[in-house]
Amino acid sequence: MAFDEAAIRRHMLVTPGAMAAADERTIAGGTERAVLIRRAARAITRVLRSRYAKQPTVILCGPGHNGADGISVAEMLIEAGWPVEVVLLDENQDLSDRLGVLSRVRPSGTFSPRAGMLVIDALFGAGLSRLLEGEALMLIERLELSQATCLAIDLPSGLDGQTGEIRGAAPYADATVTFHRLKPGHLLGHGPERCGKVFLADIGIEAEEDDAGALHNHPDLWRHLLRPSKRDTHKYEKGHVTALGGPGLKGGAGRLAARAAAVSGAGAVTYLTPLSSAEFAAASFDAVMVAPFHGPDSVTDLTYKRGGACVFGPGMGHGDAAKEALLAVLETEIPCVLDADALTLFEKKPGELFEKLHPNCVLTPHEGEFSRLFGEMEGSKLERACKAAKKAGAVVLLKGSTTVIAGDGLPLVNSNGSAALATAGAGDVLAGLIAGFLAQGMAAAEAAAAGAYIHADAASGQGPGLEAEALPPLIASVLKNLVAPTH
Ligand SMILES: NC(=O)C1=CN([C@@H]2O[C@H](COP(=O)(O)OP(=O)(O)OC[C@H]3O[C@@H](n4cnc5c(N)ncnc54)[C@H](O)[C@@H]3O)[C@@H](O)[C@H]2O)[C@@H](O)CC1
Ligand SMILES: [K+]
Repeated sequence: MAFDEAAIRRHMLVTPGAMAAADERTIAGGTERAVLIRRAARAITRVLRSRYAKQPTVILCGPGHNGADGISVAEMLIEAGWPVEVVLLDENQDLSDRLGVLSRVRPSGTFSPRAGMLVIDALFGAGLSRLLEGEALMLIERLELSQATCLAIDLPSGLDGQTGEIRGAAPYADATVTFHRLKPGHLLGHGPERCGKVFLADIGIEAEEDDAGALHNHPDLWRHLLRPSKRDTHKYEKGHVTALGGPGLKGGAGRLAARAAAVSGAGAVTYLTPLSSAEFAAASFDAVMVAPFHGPDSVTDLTYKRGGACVFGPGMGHGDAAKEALLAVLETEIPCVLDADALTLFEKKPGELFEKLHPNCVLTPHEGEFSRLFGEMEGSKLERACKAAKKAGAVVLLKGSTTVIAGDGLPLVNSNGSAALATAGAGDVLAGLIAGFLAQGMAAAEAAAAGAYIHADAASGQGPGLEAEALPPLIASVLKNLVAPTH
């Protein structure tokens, strides 16, 4: 049960270095660079003319091929009668064969972006290799602080295509046109806020699986794993989830996880909770079964009998019995999701947890839980999640508006999150949903990827009033659409 091979090619994220290599491979295969540049320019011009009215337009052109794209766009717009001016970073650039563009070149000092002006940012793309400084910094800072509308070619200049970090300055583009495949920097760090709407243009680069630095999470990758395999089945065959809840007032979190597991497609869910809270829990559930939690045996007996998967953490508390139960279940290697208290329980001794984790575990920390468990790490969110997964020997799903999922295969970046999900209990729902997919037999990275996307899709368009308890029915309807025969 793995990601769909064809979808991997379509949804891979390509680092700037791999993109440069793919360009060169295509050129070596017989497509001239000038042809690629013209295709890129045509794609940019198409987006531009469908998105903006004719208006004063300044094209900032850098010294590399990103700048060459800009010059080619300038030629096309001039031909279409647009009021275009061109600013060259390298003023000695030879434009003797492009007299039409040469006549529009203006000194960089005159660049004064303002509202009502369109600026095409073609200073640097995939080839950005250091901090902006001098004239380049001056141009981009002016653009960053202005009200001009910016269309970026490939990446907003100054945005690192690998990490999404800003190297000195970067404009807030209204839109970005990139080629072949998205780069990690479009989705990570400052990428989403600086790129605006991202358009992807096919310029005839052949995709090779080795080019992938990561995958952009998409249902095409895992939708086939959601379909029930046969009509004649029964509830336990469809997977059982054991959710461990905690005592007293924190019970809501575990109940949310259990409810999410119940709508995941798993056949049955049992919510284990200390006897003092069991009656209340039983009164608040119908389909989810409730059983008393007395200690590790309550969980291991149930998982031995029912198999499936477990979710630990939401509202579980830091009690010794819960910790012992978690460690005992990890010993059995049954698939598990560890969230919230199941992670913070080990922040003083993370090694104790890492020793017991296995590849069927999914850890779902937010940034705070992540740094408490893994310490401060250097690098982009993608790099940090990958390092953490290696350290833990498990799948790590690092939550945020962009979520990263890392295991021992290609990491995934999930970008359909929205502010609506920044609400109490949303993480508990995600943990339960992933456990539900694990119980149905999905591998850990696939379950985490499906969970992250479906959870975010359920919340999209819901606005600031979304409460976590509203998510399970929304998840059920996202799932219904995903498995509909039209796909
Ligand atoms: N390689 C190709 O054949 C194609 C490239 N394309 C375009 O070309 C871009 C990549 O081209 P390049 O690899 O030439 O890279 P760029 O054009 O992004 O930048 C490289 C140039 O900028 C300089 N540079 C890098 N960082 C700098 C900094 N901070 N300050 C000052 N100068 C800096 C480098 O020394 C080099 O001269 C893509 O983003 C895309 O827009 C497309 O036209 C498709 C074809
Ligand atoms: K650019």
